[in-house]
Amino acid sequence: MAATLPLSPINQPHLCPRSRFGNNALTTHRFCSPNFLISSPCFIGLTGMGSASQLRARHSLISSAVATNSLLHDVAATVAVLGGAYALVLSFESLTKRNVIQQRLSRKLVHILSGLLFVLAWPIFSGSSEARYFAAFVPLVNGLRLVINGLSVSPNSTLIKSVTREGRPEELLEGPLFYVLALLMSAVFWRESPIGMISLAMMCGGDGIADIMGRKFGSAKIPYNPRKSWAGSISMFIFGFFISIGLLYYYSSLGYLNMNWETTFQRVAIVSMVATVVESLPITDQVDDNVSVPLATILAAYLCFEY
Ligand SMILES: C/C(=C\COP(=O)(O)O)CCC[C@H](C)CCC[C@H](C)CCCC(C)C
Ligand SMILES: Nc1ccn([C@@H]2O[C@H](COP(=O)(O)OP(=O)(O)O)[C@@H](O)[C@H]2O)c(=O)n1
Repeated sequence: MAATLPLSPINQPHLCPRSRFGNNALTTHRFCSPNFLISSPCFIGLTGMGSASQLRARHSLISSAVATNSLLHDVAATVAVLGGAYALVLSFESLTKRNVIQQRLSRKLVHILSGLLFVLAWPIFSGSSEARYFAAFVPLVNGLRLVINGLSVSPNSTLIKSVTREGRPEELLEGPLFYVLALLMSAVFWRESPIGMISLAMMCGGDGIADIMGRKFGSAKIPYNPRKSWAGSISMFIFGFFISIGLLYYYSSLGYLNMNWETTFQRVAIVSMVATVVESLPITDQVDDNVSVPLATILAAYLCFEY
C-alpha cells in the first residue's frame, strides 16, 4: 500500500504536478504528501534532524503508521457505505410493501439514488491510492448478492421487490447486475477524474429520470424507436448534464478536481448528448441500457476530457 497521509483534499498546487487531463485537474499526488516531504533530503538538511539512518528508521515507522491509519480509515468507510446500500434497499422495500410507492417507482428511485449516493460518498475514503479499491468493494459485494439471489432457490424477497420489474429472481442477473458492475468500473476512475462520475450521472441520474418522465409525459415517440419518447430523452439530457456538472463542482470544491470551466460545460454537454442518443437507440433487446449508457459515456468523456 502506498504510504501516503490521508491528505486534506485541498492540494498544494505549486507542489503538485498537473493532471494528465487537459483541464488542469489537480491530483492528490503521493509525492506531495507530508509523509514524503519530511523524509526528503532537503527537509533533513534544512532541519538537521539527525543521521540519515535514524531518519530512515523514523520514516519507515511513520510510513507504517500512516499505512495502518489509511487501512483502518478505508475499512470503516467501506463498512459504512455497505450499510448505506443495505439500508437504502430495505427502506424502499418497506415503502413498497406498505404501498406508499409503486414497485416500478421504487425500482427507479433505487436506480437513481444508489449510484448518486455512492459517488457522493467517495470523499469519506482515505487519500491513499488504494482507497478506490475499497470503494469498489461495495458494488462488488452487491453484485455477488445479486448473483447469489438471482441463482438461488430461496432468493431474498426484499431485494427482489426493490429492484425487479416483475418479481422474478433471475431479473437480478440483468439490469441490476450490469448496474453494479458499472458502479464498480466508475469507482476505478475515482475522484481525480471526471470520467467515472459523469458515467454515473448519466446512468443513474439521466437514464433513471428518462424512465420516470418518459412514462409520464412520453406521448411523442422517437421516430426510430417507438419504445422511447422525446420527453424521456430530453429529460435524460437535461438531468444528466446538470447532475454531471453538480458532481464536477462538488469534487472541485473539495479540491480533487480543478476544472477549466470555460470548456467543461461544452464537454459535458457533448458527453450528455452522446449518452442520450445511445440510450434512445432501439438496442435494448441486444444490450442493456446499464451497459450501453455507461460505456458510451466513459468513451465520450475520455475523448472529451483526455485531449
Ligand atoms: C434497480 C437497480 C438497477 C436496475 O436498473 P434498470 O434495469 O431499471 O435500468 C439498482 C440496483 C441497486 C443495487 C441492488 C444496490 C447497489 C448499491 C450500491 C453499489 C452502493 C450504494 C451506496 C449508497 C451509499 C447508498
Ligand atoms: N428515452 C426514454 C427512456 C425511457 N422511456 C420510458 O421509460 C420506460 C422504461 O425505459 P427503459 O426501457 O429504458 O427502462 P430501463 O431499462 O432503464 O429500466 C420506456 O418503456 C418508456 O416508456 C422513454 O419514454 N424515453
